[in-house]
Amino acid sequence: MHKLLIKGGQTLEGSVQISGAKNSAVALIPAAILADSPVVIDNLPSISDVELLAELLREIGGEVTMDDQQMEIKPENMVAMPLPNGRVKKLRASYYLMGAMLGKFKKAVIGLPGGCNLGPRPIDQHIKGFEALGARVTNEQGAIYLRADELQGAKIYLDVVSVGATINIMLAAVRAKGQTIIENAAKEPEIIDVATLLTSMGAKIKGAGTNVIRIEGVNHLKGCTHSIIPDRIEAGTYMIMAAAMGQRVQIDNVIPTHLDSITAKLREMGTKVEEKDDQMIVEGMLDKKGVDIKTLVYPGFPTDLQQPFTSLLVSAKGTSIVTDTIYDARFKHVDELRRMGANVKVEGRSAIVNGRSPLQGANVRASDLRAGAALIVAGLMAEGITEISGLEHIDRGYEHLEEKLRNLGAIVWREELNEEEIEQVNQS
Ligand SMILES: CC(=O)N[C@H]1[C@@H](OP(=O)(O)OP(=O)(O)OC[C@H]2O[C@@H](n3ccc(=O)[nH]c3=O)[C@H](O)[C@@H]2O)O[C@H](CO)[C@@H](O)[C@@H]1O
Ligand SMILES: C=C(OP(=O)(O)O)C(=O)O
Repeated sequence: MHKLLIKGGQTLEGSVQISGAKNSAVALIPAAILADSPVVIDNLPSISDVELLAELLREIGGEVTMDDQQMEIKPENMVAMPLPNGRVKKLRASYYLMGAMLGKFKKAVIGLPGGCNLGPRPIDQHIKGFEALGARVTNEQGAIYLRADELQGAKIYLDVVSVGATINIMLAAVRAKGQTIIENAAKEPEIIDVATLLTSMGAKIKGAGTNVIRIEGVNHLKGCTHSIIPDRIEAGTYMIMAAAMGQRVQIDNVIPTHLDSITAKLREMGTKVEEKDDQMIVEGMLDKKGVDIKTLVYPGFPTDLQQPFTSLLVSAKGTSIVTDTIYDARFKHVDELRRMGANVKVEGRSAIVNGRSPLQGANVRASDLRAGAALIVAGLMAEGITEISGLEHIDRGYEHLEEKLRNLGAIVWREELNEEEIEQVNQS
């Protein structure tokens, strides 16, 4: 087990290359199950969620090879092996094995997913979708059993706008008979990315990226090559770091329109943000103004950037109110920020940030992936050394983190936890 150490107060300057999107990658890899010949995925981020999914595909008989940023998945020998325990519990996106295996084999047994603990994260809308397509779904001892004689297209209205349910239903519906219509679908760019891969495989999908998706089922899907879109959450995280500590930071390999909500908020704070074709240039400044943030489904402000943005607001003038409308318990970073000297309190679904309290380095723990990002932003701003444990969360979503930060001028390194620290982690 490791911890991340940051010596705060260094200005950031230079450029950083954004990796492929985690939330696309983790859906595209299971989607390859649906093909009957090899799928090649490019621009894949080297993160632990990707490694776990590669292992899960191997468990069901897939041949998976990785070379740098490219993964080749040979699905020919895959079988509907039950996966009730083990790796499926370590990430959220293992739920995509349900849709993909149901589509391909008409049956699946998949343990309930893990992922960031952000309060309740039900999958009732996924199940409602599978049932509408004709599957019988039961929950037995923490695993979801799905079985269908055949899948039949249906009209499905999602009660909650859900990224996972939209993609999962798409994965099953591409192999259903007839037409499926998903209404009140999520519109995130990652959904378009998955629809693009499925279309290259031979699926017939219209409307991905809008709130009504129409899918015409097909009998067979073939292999293809696909390159993943840039990770807008990783890009947004570096934009936030640049706003906090940057002189001039160029963020390469981005789709600027995916970042509109973050750009708008940074500009509202007084930060200079310049957009180029596939680059953002952010110039940090000392005199930042506090702003209010409300997370919403895309194209609104992403909940996945709420936590790091809260850290940035600690350095801004005045009071800022951060409201998370997607998750009611995504504030575990706040206690840790307070340890570092931040004046932040949580009231219901909002964090109230009274800005401009100086931060001091401290020993803090990342309770989830973006809490980790929040603590890194705070560590960069703080005086002295910040030690962050819980790196297993951060490694789920940030490729080559220390290397990228060091290239920008940050002083950051990883150290092994000592026995006493391991004991503390085990007790927490
Ligand atoms: C692997 C992945 O892509 N993870 C992302 C995905 O998670 P995930 O797909 O889990 O998030 P959803 O979009 O499904 O969740 C949105 C909201 O809907 C609720 N809900 C969802 C499904 C359901 O069946 N019932 C239900 O009530 C959730 O509790 C949450 O309050 O989108 C989230 C919202 O942008 C992001 O924070 C995650 O990074
Ligand atoms: C919540 C997140 O991930 P997951 O859904 O995979 O837990 C995230 O990426 O911020």
